[in-house]
Amino acid sequence: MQYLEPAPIKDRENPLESMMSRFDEAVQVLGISDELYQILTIPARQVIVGLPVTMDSGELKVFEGYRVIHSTILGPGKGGVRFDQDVSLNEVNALAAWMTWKCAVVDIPFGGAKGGVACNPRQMSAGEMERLIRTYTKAMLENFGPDKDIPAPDMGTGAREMAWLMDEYSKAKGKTVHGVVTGKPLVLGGSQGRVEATGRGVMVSTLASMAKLGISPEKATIAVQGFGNVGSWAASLLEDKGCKIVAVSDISGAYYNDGGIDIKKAIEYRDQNKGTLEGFKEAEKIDPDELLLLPVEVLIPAAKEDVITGRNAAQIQAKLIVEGANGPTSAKADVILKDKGIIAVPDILANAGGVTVSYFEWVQNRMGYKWPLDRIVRRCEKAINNAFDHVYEVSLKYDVSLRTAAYIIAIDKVATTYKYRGGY
Ligand SMILES: NC(=O)C1=CN([C@@H]2O[C@H](COP(=O)(O)OP(=O)(O)OC[C@H]3O[C@@H](n4cnc5c(N)ncnc54)[C@H](OP(=O)(O)O)[C@@H]3O)[C@@H](O)[C@H]2O)C=CC1
Ligand SMILES: O=C(O)CCC(=O)C(=O)O
Repeated sequence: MQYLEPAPIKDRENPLESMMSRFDEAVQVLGISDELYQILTIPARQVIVGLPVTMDSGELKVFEGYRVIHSTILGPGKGGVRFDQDVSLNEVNALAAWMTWKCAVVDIPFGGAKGGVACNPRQMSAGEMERLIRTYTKAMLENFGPDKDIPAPDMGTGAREMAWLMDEYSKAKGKTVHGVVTGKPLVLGGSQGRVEATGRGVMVSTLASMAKLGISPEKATIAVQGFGNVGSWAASLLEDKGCKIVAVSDISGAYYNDGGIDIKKAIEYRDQNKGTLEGFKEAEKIDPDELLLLPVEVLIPAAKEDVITGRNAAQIQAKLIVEGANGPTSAKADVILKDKGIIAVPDILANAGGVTVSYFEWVQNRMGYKWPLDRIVRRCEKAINNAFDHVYEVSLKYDVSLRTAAYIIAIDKVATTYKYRGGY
């Protein structure tokens, strides 16, 4: 088998264009007013800030940070904060719009937002990360707020960063404000089940779509790209359901074992090895691009955007792609996958478990009350299953892909809300 060279970052298909072409496709089926089209095409707010941080070396470095609120028609802005070297305004714009569609698909009362800082967390100490997220929070004080815009973790950030963000915001407001951020540690008002929630949603969507294709979990082989929060939890929960995870990857490379990788062991190894799978001996190291092309039942991209593109889509052998990451499949790739009969469960459905439990966290913060884990798990799984069934029905009704169906549902919800709110 011949494998392609990885696409250089500059050649990536543009995530914003990919998002817009899906939006346009759904709008053609649904039809919306020109005024709403314009409102949804231009983000409601785009904030760009310079973030001066003293590094451990004593040198001052200025990072560029962003927060984009795509829409608040459905409610306050909601979405994660990404720390990654490839972060750009273009990327954050696409990610913020995806949040609008995602919240609408799972029917939670939030609009879409996303933030990011162009930095490399792998090369930063805990102290540098803390200074950076605190500086970012200070720069965003007027944007954030439990009724305005509620951040959460994304690539390169987690509960630790959300704790610093909440603390910095609370100090500035002179009181503890739990509801300004979700994905916090439990002791700071975080929710049971949030850490694994996105992976849980991926697991539920994978099982639901496998059932439609007549694939039983015990017969399924799965490859997972990305072994961070989303990828490792999705793999672990699917392993618990009897699936065989044959390949996983992180930035250090891809690891393959056709007899199945013991995911709990891989997680333990990563956690004891400074967060990386480098040197993991229970599987053979393969070319990272090869992971995407393996002959598996299910492929779960759970790292970043545009990894399945016009360059490699024709060689994908999986029957099903379940998008743990946001925007892993480009619009060009969609066309090729459709011709090959490969089903893609779109990001705005498959990875919506995270924002669903973030919503539960925000509700608990407002109530000043804590829900037990079993209640969160039951409600999260129900929300994703209901959303999956709805998307599936709409895809049959209009004879469109699951992705277009999900956009149709989302845009329809925003359009109906807009019709009642009016006033623009
Ligand atoms: N966290 C959440 O709740 C949600 C996240 N998402 C989306 O899921 C995706 C992953 O997020 P999350 O798991 O939180 O992020 P993490 O930072 O926890 O993990 C990212 C993982 O991807 C790996 N990775 C990065 N680049 C590559 C690459 N080029 N090839 C292979 N692996 C790579 C990282 O490797 P390494 O650790 O070695 O750097 C890491 O294992 C993102 O698209 C995010 O937007 C969507 C919904 C919610
Ligand atoms: O939990 C949240 O609020 C948002 C998570 C997120 O950024 C995403 O779903 O892409």
